[in-house]
Amino acid sequence: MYLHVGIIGANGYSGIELIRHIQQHPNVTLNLIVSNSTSGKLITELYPHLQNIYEEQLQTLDVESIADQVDLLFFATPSRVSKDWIPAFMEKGIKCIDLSGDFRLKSAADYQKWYKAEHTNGAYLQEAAYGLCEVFAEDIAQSKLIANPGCYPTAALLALIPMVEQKLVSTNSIIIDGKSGASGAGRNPSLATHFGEINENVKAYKLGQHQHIPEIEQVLSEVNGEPVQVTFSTHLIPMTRGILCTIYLDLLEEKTTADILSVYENYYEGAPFVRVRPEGTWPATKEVYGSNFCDIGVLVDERTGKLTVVSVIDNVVKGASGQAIQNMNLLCGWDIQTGLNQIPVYP
Ligand SMILES: NC(=O)C1=CN([C@@H]2O[C@H](COP(=O)(O)OP(=O)(O)OC[C@H]3O[C@@H](n4cnc5c(N)ncnc54)[C@H](OP(=O)(O)O)[C@@H]3O)[C@@H](O)[C@H]2O)C=CC1
Ligand SMILES: CC(=O)N[C@@H](CCC(=O)OP(=O)(O)O)C(=O)O
Repeated sequence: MYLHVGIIGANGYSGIELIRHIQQHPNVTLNLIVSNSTSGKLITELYPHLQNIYEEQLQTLDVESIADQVDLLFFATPSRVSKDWIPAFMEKGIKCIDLSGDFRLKSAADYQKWYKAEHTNGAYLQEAAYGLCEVFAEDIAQSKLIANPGCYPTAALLALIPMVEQKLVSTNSIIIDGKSGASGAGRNPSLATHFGEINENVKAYKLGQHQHIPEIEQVLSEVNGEPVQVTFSTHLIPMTRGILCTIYLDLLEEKTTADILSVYENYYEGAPFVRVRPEGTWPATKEVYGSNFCDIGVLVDERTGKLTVVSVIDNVVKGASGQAIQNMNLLCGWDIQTGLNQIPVYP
């Protein structure tokens, strides 16, 4: 199979990362790039690093003209945009992978509560497969609409699911401490990500209100079979890319670090993008920079009985565009590593 694809929101951070990945994918041609405010411009006017590599003009978002040119669309638009466009493309037989939060939650009421907007296409919420590739591969392979997970949920869920699915930890005391670099907030300038605000600073934000709380709880409840709630705190730190989640859990039975590591190793056997660290070592964001890896380290503190799990991803790769490519690979029956073999950039 060979695909012709397009990117809506191509001039944002995850859009530009999609271009980088699609250019390295042997089975895909990027036929079309779309922007809201910069249509008509060449992508190289906005991103000179693409000179001689990909120099196309940004188009406007028009269903009729786009549908004829592509088999699959990536939506790399802010939340509250794709919900109004994806149904029209799907009716024309175009498969869609949405990087935003618009199709991740199953309940329109939850969407309204956490995203502060009405979901006028609620029926599609049921149709969408949740694109956490290592866990829901079968659903993804059969779906025409994939809701790519949020960046924090990718890091948190890959770290939590082996424990929560196998009921090894208490599900009413889960604490996730997440830290993100500024690219997680997108390319649009804002006071929160202004150099003077972010440099030499670390700050908590959206405590108790983050839109990823219901997404994490929905998936954990599904794999556990009982409702699960989490305490989830987000922090902005002075770096460009990367997310690190430190997760605190109460074990239901006495276990050693070696016991827990073997659970993770078994769960992720055959999952090339999840690397479980040897005992006594914990991952750092730089070790996955520019790559589709999620690295996980664990510690059972025999003194307190607490389990700490640390996970890291590159937010724009495994947390967004890389995982979107992995989802496309699953959807098309290709090897999931196709186009995703980048070694992390170090230092
Ligand atoms: N950055 C990250 O690490 C991650 C991002 N995501 C999600 O991916 C999506 C994109 O994020 P990111 O790349 O960071 O965002 P950016 O702000 O960098 O880019 C957003 C893009 O969407 C376009 N756009 C905005 N409004 C519209 C509209 N009404 N119609 C069509 N296009 C529109 C913008 O075009 P223009 O500039 O021309 O207006 C721009 O190309 C978001 O939903 C985000 O939450 C998910 C995981 C991680
Ligand atoms: C640093 C920073 O601001 N990060 C963003 C991540 C948003 C994102 O990418 O996720 P959605 O697709 O679910 O909106 C935030 O915390 O809201």
